[in-house]
Amino acid sequence: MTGPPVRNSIRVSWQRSEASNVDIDRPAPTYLDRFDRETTLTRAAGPVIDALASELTDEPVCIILTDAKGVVLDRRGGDASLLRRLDAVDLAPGFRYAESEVGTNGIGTALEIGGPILVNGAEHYNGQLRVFSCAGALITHPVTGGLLGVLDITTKARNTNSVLLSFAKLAAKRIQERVIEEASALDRALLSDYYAACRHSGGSVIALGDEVFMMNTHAQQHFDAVDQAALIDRARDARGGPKPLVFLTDLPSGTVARMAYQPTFVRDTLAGGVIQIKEQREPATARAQTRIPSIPGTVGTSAVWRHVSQEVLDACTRTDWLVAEGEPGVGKLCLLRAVHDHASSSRHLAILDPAGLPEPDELVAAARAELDSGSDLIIRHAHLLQAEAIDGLTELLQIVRDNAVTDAPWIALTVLADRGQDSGQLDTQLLHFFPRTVVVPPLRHHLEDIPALVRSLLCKAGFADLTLSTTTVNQLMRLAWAGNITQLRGVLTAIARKRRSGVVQLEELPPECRATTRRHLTPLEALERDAIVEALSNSGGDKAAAAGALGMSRATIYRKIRDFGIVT
Ligand SMILES: Nc1ncnc2c1ncn2[C@@H]1O[C@H](COP(=O)(O)OP(=O)(O)OP(=O)(O)O)[C@@H](O)[C@H]1O
Repeated sequence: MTGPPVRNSIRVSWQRSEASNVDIDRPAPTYLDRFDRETTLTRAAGPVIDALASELTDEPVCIILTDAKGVVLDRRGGDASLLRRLDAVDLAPGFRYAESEVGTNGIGTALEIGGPILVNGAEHYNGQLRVFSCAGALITHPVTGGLLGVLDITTKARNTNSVLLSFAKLAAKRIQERVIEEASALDRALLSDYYAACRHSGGSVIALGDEVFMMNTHAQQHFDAVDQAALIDRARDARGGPKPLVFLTDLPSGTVARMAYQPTFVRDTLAGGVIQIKEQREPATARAQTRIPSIPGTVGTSAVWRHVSQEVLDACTRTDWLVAEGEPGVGKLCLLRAVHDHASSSRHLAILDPAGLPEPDELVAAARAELDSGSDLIIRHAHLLQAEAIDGLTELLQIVRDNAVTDAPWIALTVLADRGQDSGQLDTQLLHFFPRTVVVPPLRHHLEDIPALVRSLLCKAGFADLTLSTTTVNQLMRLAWAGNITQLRGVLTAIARKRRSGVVQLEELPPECRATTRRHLTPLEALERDAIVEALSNSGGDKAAAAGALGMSRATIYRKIRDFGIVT
């Protein structure tokens, strides 16, 4: 028995699905627990899909919004039975419905062919999706033409209707109209800040919005293409931050750029940010001083690390009270302590931590006792201070500041860069006593220090006879290190638990270091990645054998190796 002829576009899509090794029985879309929910697209689409959803409540029709990669951002409408079925195939927020992951479908195939498509029941590649019909229409930026996402209307296959596609196209068009209304207000604000910065600085300026990127002629002429790429990379890192920020960047040419980021807001909506770039030039004498490889007790010869060390050293030498801000594990305490030992070794340094002294009275009393006895003081993790402790310390610091004429103590705090919404009292009350803040850079901004850090951390941990092969160190220098130097120390400890001397090879790295994906993995994904790396190690890199050991199809293991960026 032969069925109706298959449309050409569908047949070609099946071939693509097959070439991508899509599982024909069970859709296995990747889940991303972190994706941008506040974008031009979501802001513009919100009211449009709200209005449609209110008309479709309890109807067997669902409206699905995805980003340009097919990751479901929102799902509305639909009756209980349809929603249950969609959940069963993971057609839900956070899952990526790309054609290469789940085969022919209204979302992924529309993205693949670059146009609208209605995929009816049996036209789906994957068996479990054949109960649905999906109409996907692309949403593009009306000005830039860039792809923003897909508006998909899904229903059960038996309810399919060619009107679904017109409906999806109409909704996509309405979203595009709203994009332009919204974008023009945000982009106008960003453009105006960008022009103001260009006029004011007379130097290099970059502006980044959701859809907009601008770099002035000065930057284009002043930096070569490789340095420009590094500047754009760092600018992207800063984009999205709600607060102004100044940071230093090592450029591949050896230049150090000082980047000052200023966010642009339209009411409460962040339109993007403008970054003014200056080459960091220091007088020859200052440069000579910073040529010291690093402050004893810390490791790091990159320009970024030397600069931050120098800033802390300047503050400590002048007894300027200081805040060291940064991500977890970047070495804030290590740097403050080492600089203090280096600059004023005669004074005792007390270190207090609200995590170890949970009672606010206790912490304030301990701080008072230390300062009374003539010690300098670091309060680490100051973002954890409770309201009463902040009040007590405010009072104490006021007294110390008013009374200390000579021999004033040096006081420093360490705080998390991203300390959330609750840090108002800390920022307005306590930080006010600290005239200087230095940002201790994340490890991914000075990866070149990794070889020296590895040697130092291994020696400190008592494993001076253990070294890492060049390939292994190179692999460590390709990772994102969300947990920074603390994470690196943890990795080295894990290695040293298995071998205490000799040369560590790439295969001996823990699974988390064998994958180069920069996206954040869910705990389940991390377990899966580790299991695959383990199975590959056990099978000597034989993917088919590893797939067999894990009870996984070969197609799935290939896809997962690619997706997790596992180095085989
Ligand atoms: N430059 C460095 N050289 C050598 N070791 C370092 C360096 N920076 C950090 N470390 C080591 O890394 C670990 C984390 O450093 P530290 O505790 O100073 O980080 P932190 O930023 O204060 O962390 P958190 O805020 O998470 O408490 C420590 O074991 C420290 O000795």
